Amino acid sequence: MATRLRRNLTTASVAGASEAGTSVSRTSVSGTSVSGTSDASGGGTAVADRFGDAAVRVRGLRRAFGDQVVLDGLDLTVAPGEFVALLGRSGSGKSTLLRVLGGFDHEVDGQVLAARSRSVVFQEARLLPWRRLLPNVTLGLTGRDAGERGRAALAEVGLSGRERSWPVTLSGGEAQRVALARALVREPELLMLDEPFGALDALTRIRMHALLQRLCRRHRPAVLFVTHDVDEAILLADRVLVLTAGRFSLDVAVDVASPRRRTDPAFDRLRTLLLAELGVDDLPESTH
Ligand SMILES: Nc1ncnc2c1ncn2[C@@H]1O[C@H](COP(=O)(O)OP(=O)(O)OP(=O)(O)O)[C@@H](O)[C@H]1O
Repeated sequence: MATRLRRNLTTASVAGASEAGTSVSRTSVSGTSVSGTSDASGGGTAVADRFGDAAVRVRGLRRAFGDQVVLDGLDLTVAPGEFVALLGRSGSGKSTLLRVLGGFDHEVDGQVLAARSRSVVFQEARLLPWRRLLPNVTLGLTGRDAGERGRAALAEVGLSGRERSWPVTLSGGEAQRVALARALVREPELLMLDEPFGALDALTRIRMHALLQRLCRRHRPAVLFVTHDVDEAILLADRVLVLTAGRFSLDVAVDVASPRRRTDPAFDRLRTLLLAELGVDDLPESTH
């Protein structure tokens, strides 16, 4: 049975506040690997390095675009190695949150602390078409063993022997495998995935789920996984959050026996709870 957890965390200071230990440190971000860009630093940022025991620690995060408040005093803590799925209606601010945590959006108020090393995987693999697979994976890596690490990462995602292939020769699923290899070769403490399997067919998706689970067991990053697919969230995550009106309206531990099966009554109960929270429980059965 899924346990419903509602956290009552104290909202910390806003950016620029002077209270020791809680204000946002405006350091630059480095170590974020996104679509072949190994360094996301630049300008001031509201993302500071890892704080305490958490891979992510956010308090009172607010992000508005003009009059539209997208994130409205949001709190979030993610433990090292924890796999957290983020659900929310379209436009609820899931990608905005990942952009802030990745260090790509600095126009925020609140306390935002994230692991120093973090990688992001998007729905599109975003490989550099003029580079072969190995240099795509090792882009930005330093050290004499970069090539070796890149080859090992490609082997881990089942693409051994494809090091010299060009991105254009890959299927969608293979390209996402390379994106995962590129993200994990840096051994990030925090791995963020924004609908990474959203463009893949159902069978490829199932294989990617198994691959991601294997990779996470081996590397143990904290994971923030954005998806629209409730079943995917329940299959993969330790915990599922629903973003509604700028905050998490539901924070629920996934207590479904492994291997998780959609036919398990506990799976079904959690699906019902999440669909209700997303406001889609009144749709006909066939649309679920
Ligand atoms: N750079 C921007 N300028 C203006 N508005 C923006 C910008 N980025 C995001 N928004 C708005 O913020 C809201 C949240 O967008 P976001 O992409 O984070 O939602 P989402 O939950 O990821 O949506 P989806 O599930 O459809 O991908 C949307 O209304 C969007 O139009």
